[in-house]
Amino acid sequence: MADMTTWRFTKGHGTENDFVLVPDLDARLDVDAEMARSLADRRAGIGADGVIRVVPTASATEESVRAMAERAPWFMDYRNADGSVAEMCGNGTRVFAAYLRREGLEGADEFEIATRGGIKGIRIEGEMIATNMGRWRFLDPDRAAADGFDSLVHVDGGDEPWSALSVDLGNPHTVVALPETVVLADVDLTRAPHVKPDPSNGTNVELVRVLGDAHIAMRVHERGVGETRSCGTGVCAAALATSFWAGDAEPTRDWTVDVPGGRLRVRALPGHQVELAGPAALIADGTVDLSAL
Ligand SMILES: N[C@@H](CCC[C@H](N)C(=O)O)C(=O)O
Repeated sequence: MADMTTWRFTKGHGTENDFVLVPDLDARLDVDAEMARSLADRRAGIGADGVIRVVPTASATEESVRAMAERAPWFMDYRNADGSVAEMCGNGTRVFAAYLRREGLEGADEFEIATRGGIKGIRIEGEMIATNMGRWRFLDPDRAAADGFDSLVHVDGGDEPWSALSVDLGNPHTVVALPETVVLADVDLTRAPHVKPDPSNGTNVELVRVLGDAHIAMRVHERGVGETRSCGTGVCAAALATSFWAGDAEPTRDWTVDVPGGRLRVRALPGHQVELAGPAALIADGTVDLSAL
């Protein structure tokens, strides 16, 4: 670390959901919305779907995060590419865990990390990194039970809105069961789909196609980013919604979810919790001149 303008960074991805990790082990850096936007910019910055500051949990500004410090010494301070703060990022947790291990900040195969969405358990399984994402819920369980759906999603160029189900994974998701007549690859996700009722804090939208037994394909439009090649919380939401529509409200087997950037595994855990597992890669290390952003 030369000075306050030259800063180390690492670039990583989980099934091509990519992140700039900014180590701030002494809690000296304020990665605000503007800095996150600049770092994530794919032309004038390093380029990423999200920015992750690696900081001691005890140094977090939010009291609710500092309260996790005893169990989870490292805090994943996450922002989307547009600078907005998100409660959780599933692939981010797995890439963050890979970084903590590589840097020797965590040594065991199992440890816990702090996120704005609470403490998350990490388990390293060879090449796979699994995150216990914690408890999940349908936003409107009564409507889910009655109709299977609670909202409508309309995409650019779409003839009619599609039925969808809202799932909370710490952050908000709206999962669409794609009609048989629609080709997943052909849907235009250039712009954010319109969701009704309008979610007050925005939402991530997942489009799902069933491929086989406990096997789906998914595309996602992420809140604060745009279409990405993977979204870990979205993959969990998609598997949970599809399992529910298939009559298995608490999934009893592993689900395989194919996204444009690869393949992830979703497993139900006791206590209405869900686990996400897949690869995570750290692909480059460098320094960035923060004053030039
Ligand atoms: N890519 C992430 C989700 C990141 C946050 C999301 N865009 C939001 O605003 O909720 C994942 O892997 O879960």
